[in-house]
Amino acid sequence: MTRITSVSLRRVLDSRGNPTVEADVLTESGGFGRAAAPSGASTGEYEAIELPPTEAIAAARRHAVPRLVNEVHAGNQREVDAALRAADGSENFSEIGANSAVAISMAAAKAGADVLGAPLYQHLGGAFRGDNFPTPLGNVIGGGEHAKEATNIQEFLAAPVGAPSVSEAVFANAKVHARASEILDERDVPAAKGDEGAWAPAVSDADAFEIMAEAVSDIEDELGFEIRFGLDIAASEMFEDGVYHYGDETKTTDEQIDYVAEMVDEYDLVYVEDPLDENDYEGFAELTERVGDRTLICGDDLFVTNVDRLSDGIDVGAANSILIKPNQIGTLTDAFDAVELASRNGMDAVISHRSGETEDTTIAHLAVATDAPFIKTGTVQGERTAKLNELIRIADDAV
Ligand SMILES: C=C(OP(=O)(O)O)C(=O)O
Ligand SMILES: [Mg+2]
Repeated sequence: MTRITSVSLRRVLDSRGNPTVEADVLTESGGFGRAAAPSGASTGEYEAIELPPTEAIAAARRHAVPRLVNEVHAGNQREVDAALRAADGSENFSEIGANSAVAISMAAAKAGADVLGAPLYQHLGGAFRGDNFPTPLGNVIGGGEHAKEATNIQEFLAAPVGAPSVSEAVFANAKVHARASEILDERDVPAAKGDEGAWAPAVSDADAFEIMAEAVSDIEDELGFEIRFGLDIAASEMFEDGVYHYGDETKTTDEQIDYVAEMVDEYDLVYVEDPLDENDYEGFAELTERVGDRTLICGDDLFVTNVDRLSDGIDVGAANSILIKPNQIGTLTDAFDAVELASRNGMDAVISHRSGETEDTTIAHLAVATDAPFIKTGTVQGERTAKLNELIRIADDAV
C-alpha cells in the first residue's frame, strides 16, 4: 500500500530568501507527503553536505529517484533511508546532497503516515506517543552568525519549564520576547531581528543576560509558572587561534569553562548548547563534570546528529544532551538512531530547527515522537510559528 510511485523535487524559498529543496512523495494507494530541507548558518564542520539546490535536485533525480520509485515503501522508513544512502554512496551525502536526502526522507514519512491515516508523530513514534510534549526553547535575544553587530552569544533561549501545557509554554515564550523588546525600548536600545526572529540588539553579552533575566522573571510573575532560560553559545564560531573571541576580548579554554560555569550558577541556566569548540570533547567533558548535575550541556556542532561522534562523546562524558537536526545527518533513520543511542546512555535529545527554515512542521512531530524534553524552534515569525502551532494542534488532537 505504501509503495512509492513518484518522487518530485523542486526549488522553493526558505526564510532567508535562499532556495531550498522541497520533495513530494506519492504512494500507490494515493498517500502523499511533502517536506522541505532547512539550512544552517552556523553549521558544524562535520555536518552532512548541503549542495546548491539545483545540483542536489539534479543528482537526486539521477541517483535516488530510480531507487525509490516502485522499489521501496514510504511506510518503511529504514528501507527508504537505506535506498537514499545507497543512491548517494558517500558517508556525508556529498553526491545527492543532505538537502535532497532529508527532504525526501521526511516527505516519505509523511506519505507513510498519510496512507496509515495516522498523525506523523504516531507513525514515527508509535501508538503510545502524544501525551508528553517538549518544552519549547524560545530564541529571544541573539547574535553570532544569525545577526551582525549583536551579541557574541548566538542565542538566549526562554524555557518555560513550569508551563502546564505546550500551548501555555508557546505563548509564554512570545510574551518573554515581547517583554524583552519593551526592556530594550526602556534602555533606548534599537533592535532589529536576527534570522530566527530573535531581537538582535547591539548590547554586550552581560547586558543580554540581564535583559533576559528581567524579561523571564516579569513573565514568570505574570503567568505564575516557572520560566528559566538557556543559551546556544555556538562557540565554534568564536574559536580562532586557540581562543574564544568576544569582540575585542578573548578567553582561553579554561576561562571559557569558568565563564560558562559561572553563568550557569548566576542565572540558573537550564540549558547550554555548544559552550566549547566542536573539536573539544575534553573541554565539554570538564564542563559537564562541573555543572551537568544542574543544567543540560548540549552538543550541536559537537555531535552533528551523528552516532559516531556521539559515541566518542559518550566515551568521554562530553555532554549530557544532544541536539538533533535531521538535515545535519541527512535522514530520519539516522536522526532516530542518534536519539536512541543518546537515550540508552542517559542523555536527553533536543529536537531543533535551523536558522534557515520553511513552513515544514516535521520537527514538531519528531519531538513528540521521540518524547524530547525540549524543542528549539524559535518564538515568533511564520517559519517558527509553523512548528509551534503544529505542537498546539497535536496537543489538541487536531492533526
Ligand atoms: C539553529 C542553529 O543555527 P544554524 O541553523 O545556523 O546552525 C544552531 O546553531 O543551533
Ligand atoms: Mg547550535
